[in-house]
Amino acid sequence: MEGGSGSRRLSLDELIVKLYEIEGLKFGDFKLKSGIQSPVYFDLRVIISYPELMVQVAEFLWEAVPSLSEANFQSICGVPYTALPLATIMSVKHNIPMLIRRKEAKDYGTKKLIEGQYSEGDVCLVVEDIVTSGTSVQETVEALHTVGVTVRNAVVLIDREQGGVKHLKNKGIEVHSVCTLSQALDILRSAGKLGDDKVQEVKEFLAANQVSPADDSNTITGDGQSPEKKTKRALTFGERAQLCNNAVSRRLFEVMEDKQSNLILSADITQTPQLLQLVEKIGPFVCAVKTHVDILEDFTPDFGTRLTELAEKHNFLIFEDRKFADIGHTVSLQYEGGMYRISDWADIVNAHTVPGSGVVQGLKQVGQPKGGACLLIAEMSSAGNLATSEYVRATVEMAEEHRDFVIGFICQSRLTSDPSFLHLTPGVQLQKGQDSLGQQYLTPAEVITNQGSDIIIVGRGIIKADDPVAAAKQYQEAAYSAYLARLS
Ligand SMILES: O=c1ccn([C@@H]2O[C@H](COP(=O)(O)O)[C@@H](O)[C@H]2O)c(=O)[nH]1
Repeated sequence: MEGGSGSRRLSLDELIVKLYEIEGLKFGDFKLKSGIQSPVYFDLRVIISYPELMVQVAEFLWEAVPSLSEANFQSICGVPYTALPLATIMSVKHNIPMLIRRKEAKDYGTKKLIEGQYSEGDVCLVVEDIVTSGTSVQETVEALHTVGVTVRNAVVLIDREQGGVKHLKNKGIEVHSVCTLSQALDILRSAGKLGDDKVQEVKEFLAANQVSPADDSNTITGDGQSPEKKTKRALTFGERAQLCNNAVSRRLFEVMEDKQSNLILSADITQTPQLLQLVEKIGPFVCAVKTHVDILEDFTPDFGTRLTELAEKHNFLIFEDRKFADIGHTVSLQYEGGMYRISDWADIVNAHTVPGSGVVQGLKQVGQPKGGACLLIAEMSSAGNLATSEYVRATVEMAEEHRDFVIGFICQSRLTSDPSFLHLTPGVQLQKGQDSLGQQYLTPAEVITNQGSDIIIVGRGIIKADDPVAAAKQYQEAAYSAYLARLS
């Protein structure tokens, strides 16, 4: 059988040796992006310089799907970028249409995340070079889902055996691999390319470095049991406080634990006396109070001082929901100065990420020296909002880059397994529903237990209740018991 351009079809052993020889598989001492020191490193991007080999790899991938008729797919999509040419070869050779996932949605024209033709309900085969945690495959699957295309199967050249295949299986995706890393090690040892010591070292590394899937890595393993029987449980707010380097997030987690409250009151009231009276009554039941200072009709410069006194009395934080969304220089002026002097009294502010990271840098310049912190608005609760999965992902990356100042997200569900990031969700009432202007409501249990958020933000559900104090207690109890349910 020909492997392409007239070359002989390689056996699997020959293929692995060839990948080793072109330095697609490297052994040594490598520092990974995560900071972990690894004895093995893959760089399969190099295969684009070996077209005949690339054709051979594509054929191995094609044959890794055991029953193509059962897999029943209408299209093929490679995880960008290394697997793109592999998917292209498979598509051309077997006449299956291809889809391309854009890493960033275009900022002009159709803004499509997925290029190519598809119909809702189509099934697509995802192609990847290596699976470690499964996150890259999952990101492509999610992008395809946003346009109604389903994925049931993925083919990968090498399974690093670090948990990704299991993680994807839990998400309903069957991963077919051409070769596991252990098999590749054995092949290279038999071919005299690796010694027993190196093979042993890599195998030990793999066993000790299992990657937890994003959804449940926010957990710790119980002590005193055999590894197989060890139980995993979610971290408590108190435990997460210990993991925070930022003083504001640490304090918020501590307040949540101490007061048994993961409720934020959205004090959307236009008169200062009424606002302060409400906060005086509801302060004992919340971990923070959120303001929109620019809706106050009678604002005076002592507003911040008076609210801060209540915050100290009732042990809550102040979050000004200013939603900064301008260039760095402008937001620094808006945060520090003007009439409201927000940075003098708010512990937390928030920002849209659409301007790029300059917005965070501008806010950080002002807020960090004063002990302030920032949340990034990743998703909104309003119907028809334009936050695509790419936008959300880029927002999470921005938070990670500025984790000394960014402490979490305004979002509708958990976005990262990093336990030090807080997830705050507005659009919460005791009944699911919608207001007349597109605000959408989920229940505390849906938001905290099912979607994995940490804190509910409630405005009218409390303010407009006949008895706001009783309502606040009800929301506090509902949100905290939803959190406890997540722990068990
Ligand atoms: O996506 C978002 C972001 C912010 N909000 C704010 O939360 C409160 C919600 O008030 P309700 O009365 O509970 O609807 C409000 O201040 C919004 O500006 C949001 O709703 N959605």
